Amino acid sequence: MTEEEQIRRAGPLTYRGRAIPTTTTDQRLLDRRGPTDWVHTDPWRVLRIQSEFVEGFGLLSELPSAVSVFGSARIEPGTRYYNLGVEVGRKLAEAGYATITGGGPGMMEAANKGAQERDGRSVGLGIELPFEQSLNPYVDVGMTFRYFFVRKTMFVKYAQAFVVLPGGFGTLDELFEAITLVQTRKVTRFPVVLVGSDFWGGLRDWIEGALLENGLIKSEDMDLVQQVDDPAEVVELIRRVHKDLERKNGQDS
Ligand SMILES: C/C(=C\CNc1ncnc2c1ncn2[C@@H]1O[C@H](COP(=O)(O)O)[C@@H](O)[C@H]1O)CO
Repeated sequence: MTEEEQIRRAGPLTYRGRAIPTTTTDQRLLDRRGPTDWVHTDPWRVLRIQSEFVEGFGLLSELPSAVSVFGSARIEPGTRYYNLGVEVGRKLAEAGYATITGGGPGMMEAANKGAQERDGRSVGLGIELPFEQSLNPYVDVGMTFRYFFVRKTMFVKYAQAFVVLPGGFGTLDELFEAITLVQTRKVTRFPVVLVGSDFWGGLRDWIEGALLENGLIKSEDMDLVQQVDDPAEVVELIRRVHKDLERKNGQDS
């Protein structure tokens, strides 16, 4: 066979004669390191972001009905609020819901603990932080994310409701993002339940006094968030809101 008659196929590619590369694709992949700056560029980050979505969807897509539970990373075990978080996790598990938390310490740990104690699915979606931190020991199914926004997508996509326990800036961020998504109709309405009126009452009053009174929100926006004290009420409320929404959607269609 002459050189011109020779053919090499490489995956979907065909080379003939002098165009045939002198090395194989595998050789070029495995032999060379080359410059490394591209790992710090946005196109490469896009692939990493994509892989987080793929892993997250893969991990969570077959999860049963779930509730995302948010709350402080700083509450210590044995405190009143920690015990409240444990009880919420228990009640969700008893009602058949998986509990999804941020996988960290404090209220996240409490809710995962309660879920695990009642044989519920206990899920932790951790976040890479500047300091070393592993998922809390009560997480049965977990993933640690590099990107906050990818992780937030998972909290919303795989939960039928948000439960918000006492917390700081992180918790407020998660609460207000949820309300904004519903208010702007970027997601189908879902229940958002604040637990602990001693903690949340002041914020509700402020929202009413400052936001509603100044016309910065509409009166119906006040209904986007519900408030309870007893963990047993959390599940009842989630079911009631879902029923109301189903009825309303039925009327609209
Ligand atoms: C500060 C400490 C740990 C931080 N670790 C966290 N791990 C996972 N998720 C976290 C962490 N910190 C914040 N979050 C997310 O925000 C919410 C809690 O924030 P807050 O400011 O404490 O209210 C929580 O729902 C997480 O999703 C101490 O060791």
